[in-house]
Amino acid sequence: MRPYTALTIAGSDSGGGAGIQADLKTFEEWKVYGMSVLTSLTAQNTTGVQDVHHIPVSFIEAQLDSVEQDLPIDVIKSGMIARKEAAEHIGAWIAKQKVPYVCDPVMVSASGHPLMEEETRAALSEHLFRYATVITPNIPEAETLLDMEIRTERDMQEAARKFVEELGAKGALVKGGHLNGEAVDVLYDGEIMRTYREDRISTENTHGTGCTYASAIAANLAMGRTLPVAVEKAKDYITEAIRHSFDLGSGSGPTNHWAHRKERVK
Ligand SMILES: Nc1ncnc2c1ncn2[C@@H]1O[C@H](COP(=O)(O)OP(=O)(O)O)[C@@H](O)[C@H]1O
Ligand SMILES: Cc1ncc(COP(=O)(O)OP(=O)(O)O)c(N)n1
Repeated sequence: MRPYTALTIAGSDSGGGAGIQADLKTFEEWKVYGMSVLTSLTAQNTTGVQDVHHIPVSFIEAQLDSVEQDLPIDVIKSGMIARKEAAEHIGAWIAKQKVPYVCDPVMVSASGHPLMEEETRAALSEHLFRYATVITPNIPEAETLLDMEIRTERDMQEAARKFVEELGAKGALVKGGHLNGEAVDVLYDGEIMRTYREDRISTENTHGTGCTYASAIAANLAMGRTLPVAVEKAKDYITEAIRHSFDLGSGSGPTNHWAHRKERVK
């Protein structure tokens, strides 16, 4: 029997909390076989990003080809794609795959380091969003991409609708982690507006939440779940991962991928 599989196309976080490392840890927890194509390497830890090295586009393509030629892909998830040329080539490759695609438009690390070049932003809609089953912007990303201010749940709904109706994504999950009050996310799938709501957890240790959440959605889509159900399961997973996050390093510590296990590691 073959396992469900997921491919992440993203950057590496040497500190292990975000990027490819968070994605593969998440796939593993959902018992989905993970594969990875690296777009950039970051020298990063819980305090911030110290350096970045971009992988040449020809080598990103070589990795995509290696996976495609030999392995089955049930779902694709993308994270950090810094350069416009990389976005163009990755988008053209994703267009051929005909599997669900979760696009996390990573722009800036929580520590404030840019993870995407400015000219890439405009290319996202044309080269990536149009193939996405769902895109997962946080509030600052949604504000930048749509050039609008988002302060309320109603603003989040308007943003989600614009991503689908104006920027061509099939679905949009606008994440409310950066607002105050409850941790509310809004999903629009082109038909129904849904809200996912949890109590806000008081912690500084939220490094990698966006990557982990998007990967959990991807893992659930790989298993054949519908988008609303995949988001519901992933929301539960990320909430527990934040509730039991690790106080590691001197900055914002990482989420805890084992938190949902019954035999929780003490
Ligand atoms: N302190 C918190 N307590 C509970 N949930 C949170 C908290 N911070 C973020 N979340 C949730 O984590 C997920 C990631 O959200 P967000 O922080 O907005 O994205 P990103 O990590 O991409 O900046 C969302 O479901 C959000 O509601
Ligand atoms: C290599 C790499 N990719 C993505 C991120 C951003 O991670 P995210 O989970 O969206 O948020 P923060 O951890 O930055 O809060 C990253 N830092 N590095």
